[in-house]
Amino acid sequence: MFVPAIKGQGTEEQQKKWLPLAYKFQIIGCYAQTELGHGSNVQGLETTATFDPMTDEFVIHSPTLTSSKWWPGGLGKASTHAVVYARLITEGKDYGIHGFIVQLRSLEDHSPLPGVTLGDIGGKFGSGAYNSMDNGVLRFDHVRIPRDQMLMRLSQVTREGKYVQSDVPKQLLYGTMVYVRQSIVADASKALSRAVCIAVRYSAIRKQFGSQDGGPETQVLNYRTQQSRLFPLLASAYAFRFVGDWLNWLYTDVTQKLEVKDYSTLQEAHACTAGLKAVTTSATADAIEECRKLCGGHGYLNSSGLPELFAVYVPACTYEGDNVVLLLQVARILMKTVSQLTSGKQPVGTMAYMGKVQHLMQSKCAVKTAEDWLNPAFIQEAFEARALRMAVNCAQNIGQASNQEEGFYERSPDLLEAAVAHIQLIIVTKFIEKVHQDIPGHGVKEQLQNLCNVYALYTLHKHLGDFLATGSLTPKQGALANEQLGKLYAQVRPNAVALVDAFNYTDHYLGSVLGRYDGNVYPALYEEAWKDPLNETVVPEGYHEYLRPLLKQQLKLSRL
Ligand SMILES: CCCCCCCCCCCCCCC/C=C/C(=O)SCCNC(=O)CCNC(=O)[C@H](O)C(C)(C)COP(=O)(O)OP(=O)(O)OC[C@H]1O[C@@H](n2cnc3c(N)ncnc32)[C@H](O)[C@@H]1OP(=O)(O)O
Ligand SMILES: Cc1cc2nc3c(=O)[nH]c(=O)nc-3n(C[C@H](O)[C@H](O)[C@H](O)COP(=O)(O)OP(=O)(O)OC[C@H]3O[C@@H](n4cnc5c(N)ncnc54)[C@H](O)[C@@H]3O)c2cc1C
Repeated sequence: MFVPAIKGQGTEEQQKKWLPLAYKFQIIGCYAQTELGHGSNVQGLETTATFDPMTDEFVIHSPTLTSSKWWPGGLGKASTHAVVYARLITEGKDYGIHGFIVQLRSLEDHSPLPGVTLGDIGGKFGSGAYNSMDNGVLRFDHVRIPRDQMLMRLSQVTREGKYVQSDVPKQLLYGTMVYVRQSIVADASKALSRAVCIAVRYSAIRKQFGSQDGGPETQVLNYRTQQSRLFPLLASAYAFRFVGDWLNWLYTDVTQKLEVKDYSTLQEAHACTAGLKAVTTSATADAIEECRKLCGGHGYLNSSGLPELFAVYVPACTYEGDNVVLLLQVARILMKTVSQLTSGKQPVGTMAYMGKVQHLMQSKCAVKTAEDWLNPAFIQEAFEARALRMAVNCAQNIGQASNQEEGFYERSPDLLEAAVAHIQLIIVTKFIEKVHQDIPGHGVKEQLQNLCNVYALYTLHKHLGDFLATGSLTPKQGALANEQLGKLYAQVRPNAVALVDAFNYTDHYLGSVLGRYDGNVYPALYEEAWKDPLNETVVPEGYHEYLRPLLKQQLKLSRL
């Protein structure tokens, strides 16, 4: 994040100076924004950067305990430099949060520079690999940096100390976070596909109950409950991959537009990166835990690969923006869009469907049979109607409040659900668009169409309350969707293993005895057990000190 921050907020000159050093690992940088007292509320950060015209320097200082930088990855032990976000103060005025390049450690002996106190913040969730990341704490005691180490692409301070705001939206300060959020969506698909690959392969080899007259027991993958829990996760892995590809395109397109000072899609980029990051990471974190449960007791072994994957993955719901905070950002944009509908301003991009407000507010879903739910047009319209009606309902309720802001906070739980509905519509839309493309490979398109319908109808079934409450569906149509879902699971079943093999993960990368490509699980589980250090001695340490005296004492007592 150190590099994209300099690329996005540094001048050409600053990029020329600092990026080669970072690329060649002549310096190691981190992104020091979050503080002990503030993470979500960036504008509440307390670290100060006060311009001293006498020396043409900024004085970086941590005025309070809560202003200590806290969490930045790489900060504790590895980084020599940081992009530090601090309140810019010049001529006695506070101009809010800006980025500054600050050296933290000597390039000679890695010792902290004068005025810099830093270290690691301690162990994190479980024994997961994230403990290999030195998330750190950092305090400044009046550390001086040259004025040219303020990142000056978006705004400047002159030699005399005058603050100059460039003619660019101040939200570009948040550009690094937008960049990482879009990459996190692709990572959600990777993490989810790893978990699903393990769970599908293991479910194919695990047999439990169901043997007739001594025959083989039933593969758990054949149980409808296993399929109804597992196949939506398989479909989600593909859904998040395709929407992540599209989001990367959107981000690239917005970045190119920014180069020519076209800021027209900045809001769309913010809403989509924030919303998709929130929805895909929440779903993926829950799904990895579900995959553990789908593997029964063996899923709880570290050798299954699932506990580690879960421990490393779950902070994705928090870092790069707490998911609720990000969804409320989406909700704000939805409310703004709804308020503009009466002005005749046509919504664009992923909000364009809201322009069909007249139709969508009164449309009646035309589904009459379970098979009708295989028609993408019916799915698309149902999801559009649900999302729009939830947004309009929120706007109407907020409108009844005496104060817009008060109304927004009062209705924020409903707004959260409306934001999720909007983002799920985007995911469904992009999946439908993907399967409409020419897709190489015999039968591949049909399989992806099945998964697209599984993702859409499962999401509809899970959120049926929204569809019924908004009148977007009737209970009968909801029941038909569920009926079709069951038929789809039967179609996915024969290809389930092939659909996870398609992720093409090596056994090494998967790191799971349950997810081995050869399915040879039991010998692998048994062999793995003996690697446990506890098994280095047949008689456990502590027997003579603790167990033996206890056993002997009990034996004596029993003879009395
Ligand atoms: C084992 C396998 C698993 C693999 C998984 C792991 C893979 C790893 C890869 C990924 C790397 C992950 C590494 C983790 C590193 C983590 C780093 C961090 O966490 S960095 C810190 C992140 N912090 C945040 O995200 C803070 C969140 N808070 C905010 O962004 C802001 O405070 C806020 C947006 C919530 C509020 O900002 P504020 O200035 O108060 O603005 P307003 O809400 O008043 O909005 C004003 C206006 O601005 C618009 N806006 C806001 N943000 C943006 C933006 N980013 N872009 C464009 N526009 C923005 C907003 O819509 C408003 O617009 P308006 O028109 O005025 O209504
Ligand atoms: C593993 C990890 C790595 C990280 N790496 C970095 C890094 O490299 N650099 C960096 O700068 N930071 C980093 N962070 C910090 C991270 O960005 C913040 O923790 C994150 O942005 C959440 O902010 P917070 O901790 O202040 O949460 P809070 O906002 O305090 O969240 C607490 C609760 O308050 C709720 N809440 C907050 N505001 C509102 C609101 N307006 N309305 C409703 N509910 C609200 C939240 O939903 C949540 O339930 C990292 C964090 C983690 C866990």
